[in-house]
Amino acid sequence: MQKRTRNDRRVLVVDDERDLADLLELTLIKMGLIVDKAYGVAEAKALIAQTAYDLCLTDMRMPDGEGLDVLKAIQVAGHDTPVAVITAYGSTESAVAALKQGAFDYLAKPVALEQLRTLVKSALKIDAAAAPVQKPAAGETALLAGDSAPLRQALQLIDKLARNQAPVYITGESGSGKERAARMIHYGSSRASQPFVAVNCGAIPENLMESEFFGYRKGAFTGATEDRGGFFQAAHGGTLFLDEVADLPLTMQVKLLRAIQERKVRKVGATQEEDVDVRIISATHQNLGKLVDAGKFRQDLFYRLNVIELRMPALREMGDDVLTIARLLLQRLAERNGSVLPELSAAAEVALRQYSFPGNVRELENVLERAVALSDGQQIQPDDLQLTVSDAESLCATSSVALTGCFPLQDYLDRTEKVAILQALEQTGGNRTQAAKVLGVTFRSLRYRMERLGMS
Ligand SMILES: Nc1ncnc2c1ncn2[C@@H]1O[C@H](COP(=O)(O)OP(=O)(O)OP(=O)(O)O)[C@@H](O)[C@H]1O
Repeated sequence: MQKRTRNDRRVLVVDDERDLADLLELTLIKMGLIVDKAYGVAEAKALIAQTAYDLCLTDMRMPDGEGLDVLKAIQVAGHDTPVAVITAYGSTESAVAALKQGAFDYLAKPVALEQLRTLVKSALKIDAAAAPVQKPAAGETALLAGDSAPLRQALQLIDKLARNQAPVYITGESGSGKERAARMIHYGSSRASQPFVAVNCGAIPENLMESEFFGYRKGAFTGATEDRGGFFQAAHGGTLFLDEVADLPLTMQVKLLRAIQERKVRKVGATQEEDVDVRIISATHQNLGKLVDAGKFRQDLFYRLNVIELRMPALREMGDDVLTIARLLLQRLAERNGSVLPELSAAAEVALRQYSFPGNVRELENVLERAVALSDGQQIQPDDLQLTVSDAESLCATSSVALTGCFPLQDYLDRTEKVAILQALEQTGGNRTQAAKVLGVTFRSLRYRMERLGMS
């Protein structure tokens, strides 16, 4: 198979509707691309067997198969081709299914040519070199430190997610690195030269939400003295990170869903809608599934946001990573303060390793900042850390049941988790889907936990 030059990029268009295939071909040729057309899945598969394309645009429903079959054929052939699927108007389910299976992006019919051009440029990174590079602030692209199995698993998924456009839903406790993960996805993606806009949904007053998200026209309300864009316009071409998405009021959830589905927004006071091209990454430390059940979060929006779930592990699940991260943070503190790098005494290391860190890495940052101030400047002792007794420790100390070998804490927590999973599996006759329900976690989460605990 031949390697092509930058000016020699080849796109495969797969559509049984010949008029649409011709229109797509024409648009792509105008963009300087070489186009091959296939009018069905079988024809597409034959072409894929011969050529590694730079991009594939495929219709979802064709008489001899589905767009997902084309996607699969490309994956089986081992090609790295980004695939965008074209879905029927309003058919969110099939778009979501395609994204879950690794499609790069989707276009809804009728295909808006401007949207098509944006997608193609993004997939082929056309203009990326010419675009003014928005330099990330220092530390924004810095890695999440650590080498434990759960963190490595998260990093692998982050790497994968950076290579497509699917909406990502990040879960994890407070301070576990959800925003950091979102930044890594953005700065590793083809959108890296465009803005990353982080919004804390819980911090915006309800009456300002619509104008903050979508902007407003001059005169729309008292004080609107000029036209202004909102978060969507600010993130155009880049990524919009919706932190604490569970805090969005229901009225705003409807508007957000519309904006995501239609890829259009309307400024407050405007009559016209405008196209927006943003990748949505959302996060929350709450259980959104439970909020959906309680009627506090819209099922359809949850479904739209939660295309791929990334779970950030809690620090207490990350074993010795707590020490790696602590050393990194101490180094940063020393650089910031222009002081010598203090080391952790062996006893302080044990104390850090045993503490449960309900506030995760953010809590560790605070603990260390305080410890540096309290220490002699050379070595940090357990007392300098001022760690309070964690729930698990007090359970060990006060339980009437003789809990021998409670520590190390991680082992204790792992054992407890394993017992709960085994009980749920026993109760459901080994049915993992049912067991996940019993445990109140998603099937993915259960599978992940079982893998982490070495339960096959
Ligand atoms: N593995 C890690 N290595 C180094 N720093 C980390 C790691 N995980 C988190 N951090 C740091 O911890 C702090 C908290 O992370 P971040 O803000 O991304 O958490 P969060 O989950 O979004 O928190 P919240 O739920 O409160 O919004 C940040 O300063 C981040 O850089």
